Amino acid sequence: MIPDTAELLVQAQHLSVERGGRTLLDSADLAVHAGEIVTLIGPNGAGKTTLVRTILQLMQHNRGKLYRKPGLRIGYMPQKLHIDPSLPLTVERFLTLGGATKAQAHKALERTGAEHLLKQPLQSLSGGETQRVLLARALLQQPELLVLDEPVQGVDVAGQAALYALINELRHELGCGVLLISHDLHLVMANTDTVVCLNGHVCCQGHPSQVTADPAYLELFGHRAEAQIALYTHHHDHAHDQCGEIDPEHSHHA
Ligand SMILES: Nc1ncnc2c1ncn2[C@@H]1O[C@H](COP(=O)(O)OP(=O)(O)OP(=O)(O)O)[C@@H](O)[C@H]1O
Repeated sequence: MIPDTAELLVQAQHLSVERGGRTLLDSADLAVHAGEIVTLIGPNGAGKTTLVRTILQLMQHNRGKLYRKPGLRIGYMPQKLHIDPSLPLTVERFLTLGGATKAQAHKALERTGAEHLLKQPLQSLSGGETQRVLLARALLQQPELLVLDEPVQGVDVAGQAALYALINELRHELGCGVLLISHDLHLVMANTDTVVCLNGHVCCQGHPSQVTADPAYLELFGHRAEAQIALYTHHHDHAHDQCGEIDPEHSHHA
């Protein structure tokens, strides 16, 4: 549980993004507090990356409000790394490109369990190794907010669980907020405080146990969602409305 006193790091209110006459994001609301993990889920093309890039101010929104804590330090792990394969680049060189010292690079790699990769060419890394190097690069920012776009892509199943466990540890250790995009509902849910289910607009948001019981979530994720419900089955003494808020009209007490 995130205490009510946790500092607000970023907040989107009714954020809309339009490009070429298309609405990519329709009045989205989202907030991330210090120490909180917020996970964005949604089908391909739902606007997840658009929302993240808008929060990072890499994209301009057309309507709505965006609050960022003044001077907020963000560590961003992008979905893809575009590096010229012909460019000889070791992991150490890659991590020091932004001005970090070798000692800082080494320490960050150590924290993500990838110190043995220091002298390796970047291009030779496996999917899981690349993700750990990218996470180390995000840590070099001494982030108050970690933004991770599909952090476990290209990682095998055992590696995915380990990477999510590491992210969870880091948020406790650094006290940072985490905003992550994921398709791995099963793995993410256990370590997430708030799930935001996006499909152009925010369909529902709340604690994983609320969201997995929400009709909008079930509609989007169909049978995959049912497995989640099995995981998060719990007894309600209250009902939720479409947004995952408790609906006093339809609540009852056992
Ligand atoms: N700069 C842009 N100009 C026009 N359309 C864009 C732009 N950026 C994204 N889009 C479109 O907006 C939609 C949402 O894209 P976005 O990358 O945010 O989705 P996503 O939920 O992250 O998808 P995925 O799960 O496939 O990564 C897509 O249809 C995409 O083609």
